[in-house]
Amino acid sequence: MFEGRVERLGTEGATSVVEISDLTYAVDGAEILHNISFLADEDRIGIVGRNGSGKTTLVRVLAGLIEPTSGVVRVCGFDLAKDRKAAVRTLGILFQNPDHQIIFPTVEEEVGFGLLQLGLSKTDAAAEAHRVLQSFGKTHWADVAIQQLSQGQRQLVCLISVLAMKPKVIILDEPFAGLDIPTTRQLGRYLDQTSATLIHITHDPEILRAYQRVIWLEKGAVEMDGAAKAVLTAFTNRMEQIGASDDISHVSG
Ligand SMILES: Nc1ncnc2c1ncn2[C@@H]1O[C@H](COP(=O)(O)OP(=O)(O)OP(=O)(O)O)[C@@H](O)[C@H]1O
Repeated sequence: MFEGRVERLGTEGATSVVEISDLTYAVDGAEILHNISFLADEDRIGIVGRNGSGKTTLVRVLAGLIEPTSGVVRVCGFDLAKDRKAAVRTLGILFQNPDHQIIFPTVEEEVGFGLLQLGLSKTDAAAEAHRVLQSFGKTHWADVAIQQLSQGQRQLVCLISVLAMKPKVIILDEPFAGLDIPTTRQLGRYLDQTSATLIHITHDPEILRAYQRVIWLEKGAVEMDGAAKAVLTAFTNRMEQIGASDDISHVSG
């Protein structure tokens, strides 16, 4: 259904899809991410970690939505915080809450918006949005008011809008949280078909079982990084151990 194979060339020849070197990120002097470094070329990369471990902050830096305090961050060779044109062409994001992402009142306008950002004319964007909806069997959604759709359907509109732009990399920040099992499976099937690199934050290790690599963040640093099976087993064991204690009752300040 989707073309757009990852073209692993940035501005300076062959490079990794993700390059992070000595990344730190601080807010008001408080360091949230500490000295993170890794290269990634796998097509399916998971990110796990406890609440507050820095997962969303890391992918926001990766997407160029916030600038690192120090270090180098590149996606397909581009510094997306500095090169917003490259960001639009290179990377798509799917957040947990579709309502934080959707801007337009109807489905076709929403799908067409990203295509306009890519430089298509109004007419071409509308025609391409229609074609993409057709490829998903959703032409009957074209003029539907997004408010009428369920959360799962709105999340599918966001996914279709991202896939329509044929990004090389898609960041998924808990997009399945709060969705029922059939909706999760359907969205998962669409994602399985894309040739884009997926970088997927989730609290559900099951979703990442078939991934090639998982990075476990703990308190803003990489705790473990490797094959999904090994990392997810160690992560789940640690989470079970912590869950058997009462560490969420502590209140600081
Ligand atoms: N702009 C900010 N100002 C202050 N603190 C921040 C800011 N952004 C993130 N933090 C803090 O950084 C830490 C990491 O937050 P982040 O949202 O990245 O974690 P997370 O792993 O995605 O958490 P969750 O699983 O709960 O979504 C948290 O303690 C959070 O409160």
